[in-house]
Amino acid sequence: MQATLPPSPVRTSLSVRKLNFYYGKYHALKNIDLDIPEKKVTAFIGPSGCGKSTLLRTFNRMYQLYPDQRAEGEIAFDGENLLTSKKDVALIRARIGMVFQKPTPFPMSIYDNIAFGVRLFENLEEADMDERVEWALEKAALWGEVKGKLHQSGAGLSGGQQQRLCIARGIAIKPEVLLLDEPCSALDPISTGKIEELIAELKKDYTVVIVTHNMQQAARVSDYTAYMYLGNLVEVGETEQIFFQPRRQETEDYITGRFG
Ligand SMILES: Nc1ncnc2c1ncn2[C@@H]1O[C@H](COP(=O)(O)OP(=O)(O)OP(=O)(O)O)[C@@H](O)[C@H]1O
Repeated sequence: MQATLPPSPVRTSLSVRKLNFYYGKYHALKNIDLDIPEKKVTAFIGPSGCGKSTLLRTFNRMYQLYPDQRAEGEIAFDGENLLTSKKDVALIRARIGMVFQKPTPFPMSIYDNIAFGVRLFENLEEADMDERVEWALEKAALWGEVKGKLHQSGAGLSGGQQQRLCIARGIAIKPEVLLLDEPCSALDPISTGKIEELIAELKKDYTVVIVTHNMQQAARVSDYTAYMYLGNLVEVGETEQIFFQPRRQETEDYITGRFG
């Protein structure tokens, strides 16, 4: 008889406890408790305005740019509370990268779009930088399409290519977590398919958290799904369980389209 190893336990990358978030007086996230598993894809779903993007943006302290926005509670990452960490926020964002809804290439060449962020954190020789740029573009499934035009502007790429360039830029600095805020909403179905394939690849090396309006997309790409409503986390679990055997009536109503 062949011995089999027990399944490896899932490790937690980000551990959210009693998280509350305020836009001025508006209470946008209410007592959220959630573990984000390492090297898995976790999707946040829920109706418009339920707080998906707000929750995602707490993970790299994006809200800190706005004086009236405030988070309370704990987001444990690598042994410390991200919300109160005294570390330079740029260092946090280097470990927890983010890709936005609309592709946002920098106004520079494809090569420099990748190299720019790397230069902030590492002092690489030219050959090593070339290698890093190729590696990131390869990982983002874009190398084949751009290798002959690395010194042309990133703005000259198609929307789907620009989004993969932004993902390449994000992974070039070797983060541990990649936050994707509706990364496909501005893309056509073919580009969306490419990004979804890419997400499946990325989870081998990274923890991925994705906000999506598209439930089919959540079902296709994620291992875990969290359903949110009015700033509350209603239910979180393995994607298959959430879609086929939700425990809460509200989740079932949303998944089956009886709500909203
Ligand atoms: N800058 C802001 N100032 C005040 N309120 C805000 C701000 N941004 C978001 N909100 C409010 O916080 C709540 C959560 O918004 P959030 O963008 O996180 O929702 P969402 O689930 O991502 O929505 P969508 O799917 O439409 O993007 C909403 O009620 C929204 O109106």
